[in-house]
Amino acid sequence: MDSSHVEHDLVNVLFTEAQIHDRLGEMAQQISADYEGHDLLMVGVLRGAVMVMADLSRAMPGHLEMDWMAVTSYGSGTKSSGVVRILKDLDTDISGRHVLIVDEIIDTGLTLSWLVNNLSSRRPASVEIATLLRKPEALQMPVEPKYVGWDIPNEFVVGYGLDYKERYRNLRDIGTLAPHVYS
Ligand SMILES: O=P(O)(O)OC[C@H]1O[C@H](OP(=O)(O)OP(=O)(O)O)[C@H](O)[C@@H]1O
Ligand SMILES: Nc1nc2[nH]cnc2c(=O)[nH]1
Repeated sequence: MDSSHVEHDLVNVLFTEAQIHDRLGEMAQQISADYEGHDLLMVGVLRGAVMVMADLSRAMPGHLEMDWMAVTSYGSGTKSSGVVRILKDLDTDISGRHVLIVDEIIDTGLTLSWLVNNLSSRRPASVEIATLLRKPEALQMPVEPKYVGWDIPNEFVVGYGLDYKERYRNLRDIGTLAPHVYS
């Protein structure tokens, strides 16, 4: 592999492709058991959740539906701007539906606390959250995901959907970036 490959910018791998695959499989089993006998609508939060949605949903054996929302609380860098806006709303009427929000990371909790409030006002039967990663030390808003892959330290991570300036989403592993990337 030459140095233009994105893997070379990772200084520390937190989770490998295989670990992510296994953990999502466990989460899928738990979610499938919990929603057995119910129609499930999985709502992915663009753009970062694309990989999690693809792999989590395919690990689930039963029927489910997918829809997508795009919201923004970040600029192009690494800090939350504190304001959430809807860039793309759901195409589905969720009243009476069991909704599972699928995201790849809860950091300050701003995005998902806002989203849970927003979706709850549409009278769904239930709203829960599945997130691959959570940073407990960074949490500023009350968010209680029912399904969490891993808790991680308060560090900026990339890969598997997570970007830095729109790059690194295509990394198969999740890790932290080498300092030279930021300078
Ligand atoms: O808990 P918070 O501090 O609100 O951060 C979490 C949010 O940040 C990420 O999205 P991001 O805004 O980076 O957009 P993207 O999915 O398009 O990369 C992630 O998908 C969450 O939605
Ligand atoms: N790429 C990336 N996006 C985030 N959004 C909120 N936290 C993070 C993070 O640690 N990494």
